[in-house]
Amino acid sequence: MSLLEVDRINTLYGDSHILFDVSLRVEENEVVALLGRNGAGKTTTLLTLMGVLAPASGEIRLRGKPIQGMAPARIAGLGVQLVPEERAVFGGLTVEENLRVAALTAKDAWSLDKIYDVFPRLRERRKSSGRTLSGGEQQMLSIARALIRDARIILLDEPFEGLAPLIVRDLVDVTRRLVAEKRTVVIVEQNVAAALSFSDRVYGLNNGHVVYEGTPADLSGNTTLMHELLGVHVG
Ligand SMILES: Nc1ncnc2c1ncn2[C@@H]1O[C@H](COP(=O)(O)OP(=O)(O)OP(=O)(O)O)[C@@H](O)[C@H]1O
Repeated sequence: MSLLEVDRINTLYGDSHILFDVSLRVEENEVVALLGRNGAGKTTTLLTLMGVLAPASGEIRLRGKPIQGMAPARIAGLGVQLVPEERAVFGGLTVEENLRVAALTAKDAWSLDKIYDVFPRLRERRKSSGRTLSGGEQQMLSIARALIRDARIILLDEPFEGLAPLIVRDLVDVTRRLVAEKRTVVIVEQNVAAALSFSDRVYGLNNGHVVYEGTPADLSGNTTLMHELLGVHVG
């Protein structure tokens, strides 16, 4: 049994059929990347995992128990947290206040000290308001808000978007620290090279279908697939 099993889910927006029999599995402490061109259905997959969208059919199992159709708060209570593309940070609150608010309703919240040990940069910035943070720091805070709730599975939607290469490197380090803290990560990312650099396994989505499952090494070596699936030119 895998930690998370997605079994032939179909998700629709009204009449628009977006995900077609999508199946995935995620093992404990793995980093799994979902890659694909714009509109492939990556965000829709994360929203379905989080319960924001209910699949019309198919099953999602967490530790073997079905969770599809549950409300997002209930799924969050089972240890799944979504870090959305738009970064979940309150601009008017300080870093510390942002973290405290996130911890409020958690069953087993981490202490601030423990979070700051994982994110030293946030300790330095703890008195700064969310809106004064750089994009990379906001992303860190957004991830830290998931971790302080003791999330076991963290769903990252395009965490590197709009960030400079050096900042992306810092965030790759942050993701590695999540793995060191025994977390499981599902990441959607357009920055294929960065995503492949720390993923254990990769799924490729195209027009709502899973068209690839494999390792980063296999995918990197497959220039045709990289181009067709991701629009990435290699070599
Ligand atoms: N609220 C919505 N209502 C109707 N259709 C939607 C809605 N949100 C997304 N879609 C459509 O669903 C499809 C998949 O979108 P999704 O956001 O999951 O793609 P993605 O792979 O995450 O791409 P991107 O990188 O552009 O976010 C697209 O065709 C998109 O237009």
